[in-house]
Amino acid sequence: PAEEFVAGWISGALGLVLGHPFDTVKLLGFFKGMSFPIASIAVVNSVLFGVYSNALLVLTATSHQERRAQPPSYTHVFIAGCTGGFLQAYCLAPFDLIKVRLQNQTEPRAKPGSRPPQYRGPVHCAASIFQAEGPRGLFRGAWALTLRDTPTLGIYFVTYEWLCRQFTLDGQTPSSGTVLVAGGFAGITSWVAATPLDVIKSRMQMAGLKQRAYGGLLDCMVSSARQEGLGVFFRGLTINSARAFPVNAVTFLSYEHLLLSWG
Ligand SMILES: C[N+](C)(C)CCCC[C@H](N)C(=O)O
Repeated sequence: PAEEFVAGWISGALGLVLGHPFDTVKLLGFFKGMSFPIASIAVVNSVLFGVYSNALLVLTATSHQERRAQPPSYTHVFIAGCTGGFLQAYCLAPFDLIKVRLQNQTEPRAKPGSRPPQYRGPVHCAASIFQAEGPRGLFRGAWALTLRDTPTLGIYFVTYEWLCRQFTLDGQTPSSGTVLVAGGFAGITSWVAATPLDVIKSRMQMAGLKQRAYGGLLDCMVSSARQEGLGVFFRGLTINSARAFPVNAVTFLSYEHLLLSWG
């Protein structure tokens, strides 16, 4: 069951190409070059889908191909999704940190005479963080990221499965249209649930650079809410949802098609 890892790899990269413009708008900066995010999301998506599918194999003793005839319970789907989410969060953490640091340093318009950017690119950013803080520095905010992704990726796969089953006759393979819509809404649902912790995660990743340092996740939540009100937890919700639909529609469509074509 290695093909799920490969299919996850390719489908994650395809989804990302669509999401890139949204990601750039999100923080009002230019995130130049797509090779870094593509390479990283491919690895991370491969871990997510590979672990998810293999966790289901362990839980239900059915392979991907057998699951249309013998659909797993939603509890098993949720547990497998959380397991995939938990493990992918650790792979994602350093890449996500670098992405957030690079996006935040980019001014919408460079003013003449302004200081040159601190990080020259993803590799330089990773090296600088490593030099200044050691390997643990690359995992800044990883705990918040894990809390964000573990339950919300359980929700992601449950939503996907549930929607597929609503529009598909028992035992049949869902149509491409169904997969697109189910994938798109799975992305939206999980991003809506993930947005509050996404805000906190990004702040913790920026801490130690230009924003204040926080005493921990709870401190970051409480002080953000005190200073900016509860609305702070919904910052980016619209753009996250707009991005989530195309990205995850394409991710699921290519994932299902790749596995189908490999038999
Ligand atoms: C769990 N969380 C909502 C954060 C992400 C879920 C979808 C993952 C996908 N690679 C994407 O970027 O949309």
